Amino acid sequence: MSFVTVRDVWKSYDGRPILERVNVDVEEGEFISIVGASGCGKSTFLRLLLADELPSRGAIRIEQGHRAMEPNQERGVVFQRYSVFPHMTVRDNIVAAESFGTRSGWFFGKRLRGARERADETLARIGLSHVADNYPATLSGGMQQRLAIGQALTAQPRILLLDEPFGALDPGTRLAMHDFLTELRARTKMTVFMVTHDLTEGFKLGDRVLVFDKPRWDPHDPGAYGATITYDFDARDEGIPFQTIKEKTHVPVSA
Ligand SMILES: Nc1ncnc2c1ncn2[C@@H]1O[C@H](COP(=O)(O)OP(=O)(O)OP(=O)(O)O)[C@@H](O)[C@H]1O
Repeated sequence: MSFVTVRDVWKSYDGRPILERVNVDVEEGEFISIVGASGCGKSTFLRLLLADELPSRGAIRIEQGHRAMEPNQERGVVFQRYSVFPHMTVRDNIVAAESFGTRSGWFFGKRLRGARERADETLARIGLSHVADNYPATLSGGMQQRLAIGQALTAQPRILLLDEPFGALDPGTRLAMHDFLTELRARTKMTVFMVTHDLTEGFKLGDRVLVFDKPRWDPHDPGAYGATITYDFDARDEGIPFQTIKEKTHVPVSA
């Protein structure tokens, strides 16, 4: 059985289907890029993986265990809108990401000094050394986003969920963050799900690229049906599709 199994998952809001019949198996350590039209439910799928919300139908299981029912520290997340601790300095934000996974929740003495040194190495990698003692409110949006990515990668969760993590960054910084993420992945067995609007980025970083789309489409009622995974590309083989899951069909108005 796979590390993450998604079985016949549906999600509706106020009776409107957003996702329908989503099925996928993911092995530990795989990097899954997710692409699809705006509003088709990609972020919703990430929230279901995080167990921030529960499916309306179907189940998501992590490591043959129980259904994913609530968020826990095994699952780290970087969403589009950065979420750093405003009352902590930039360096302490990184230290916090490492220490929150421990029993005491915060480091003291020698461990704190060690964690600060590691935090400074991370800040150098993400280009934030010069603002280590500043508070997040003094940083630009792109810098806050880099800090949030640095935090998530420092915590080294088993499953990392990234929702357009590099969208706010300039092209040079984006490439530097790609390298940082790729190196970290090589060192850990992190399983990554990343939503992106950039296909090149999806194929460059991902082992697989999942496409979300609506296989059933009613032109008179675009919200009548939900989206599902319509393609599952093997990005390790230069993007040759190995699986076409659903053909798109136009549903007659009377159906
Ligand atoms: N809590 C909610 N309550 C009601 N509707 C919601 C809720 N969350 C999401 N939706 C709706 O579900 C649909 C899918 O949203 P979602 O953010 O998952 O799409 P997306 O593919 O990530 O979009 P984008 O690429 O623009 O970020 C949207 O129509 C959105 O309005």
